[in-house]
Amino acid sequence: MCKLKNTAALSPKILIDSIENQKMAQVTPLKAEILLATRVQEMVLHGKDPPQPYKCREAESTKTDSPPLAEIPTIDLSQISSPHSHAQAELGRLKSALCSWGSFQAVGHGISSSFLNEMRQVAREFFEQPMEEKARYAKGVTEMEGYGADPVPEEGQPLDWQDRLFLDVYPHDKRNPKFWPEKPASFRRLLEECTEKMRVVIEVVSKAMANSLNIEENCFLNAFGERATLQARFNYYSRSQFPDLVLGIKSHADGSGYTFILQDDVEGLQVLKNDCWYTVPVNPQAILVLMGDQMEIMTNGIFKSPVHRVLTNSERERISIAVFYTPEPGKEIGPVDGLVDEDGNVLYKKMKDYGTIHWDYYQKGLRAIHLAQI
Ligand SMILES: O=C(O)CCC(=O)C(=O)O
Ligand SMILES: [Fe+2]
Repeated sequence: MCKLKNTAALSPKILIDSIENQKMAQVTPLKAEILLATRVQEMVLHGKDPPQPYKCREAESTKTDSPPLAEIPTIDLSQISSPHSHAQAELGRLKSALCSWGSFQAVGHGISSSFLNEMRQVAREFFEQPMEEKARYAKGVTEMEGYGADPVPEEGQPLDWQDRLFLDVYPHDKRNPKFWPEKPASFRRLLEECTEKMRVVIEVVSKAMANSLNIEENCFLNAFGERATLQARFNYYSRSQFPDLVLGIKSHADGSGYTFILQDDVEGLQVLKNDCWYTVPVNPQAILVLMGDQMEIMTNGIFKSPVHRVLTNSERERISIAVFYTPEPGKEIGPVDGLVDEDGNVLYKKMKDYGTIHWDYYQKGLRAIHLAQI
């Protein structure tokens, strides 16, 4: 069965990456700031091996049989919103998925497969453009929004084998048009449309989750607030000749309320469950819905925010689009009414701007959820 050498990610207080890995990263000859000025895609194009800070895994510990597939349930959202008797059964499956995997594959979400394909295609076309074109949207090393790599992490933390474009997409006044690509020509229109479509899905999913817990249907929508944010992250994972040594994204749980992930047809995303990494199967019609820490807090720990990571491979690059749905800035969140039992058992505190705290910890390779636990 699955033997996981590094179980640190299970404990919120412990470093996600092993001590050995950090030691490796500390002997780096080049600072991360300098390394991050060159994109992973460029390194691959020029046949460069990953510099030390990208090597965050121990080859020996990763040479196992191919990891098992995650049996994450597929939930038909169109069944849930229909008046038929299937709805109750589907709600039961939804609850069970979120209590065990913290995630489900949403189908029947109302977004056509052709639109999902267009989104994947435009993401691919963006990254396949010459570096000069993408550099028009480049971010500074400490900034979040824009094209490039995540902000420089804490000294000694590994770097991700990926390039990404990160954009604030909702509310509209949060948008920063200077980071919105003009090429491919359809990029802005598609992202605009995608945002509107995702907002519809958010309403359906948020209500379904509340109904599955027998609590007031709008309670999550209200808890997130009218100015809850949507941020889109286009991930491009280049091929790697050293898939056993690098990670596309290091182990983490999302700081969002919850996250939508559109995968392409290349596997790579893994979730951690019972000490074991499971590969999330690809399903071109499905949108993967993954709980973030803030839904774990709001459900008083009933829904789980799963630790996940992305592997790379030597044969094909991989693309994904993650859309993070996060409570309105400055809004206090905590376990919602109806999920605190009669004895008043509250496991999580009320918190504001958890996302910011989460990010500070993420940059150190730590989880922040323990700060919300009583
Ligand atoms: O690429 C993926 O499938 C997951 C990406 C992810 O975990 C993230 O962007 O937070
Ligand atoms: Fe994530």
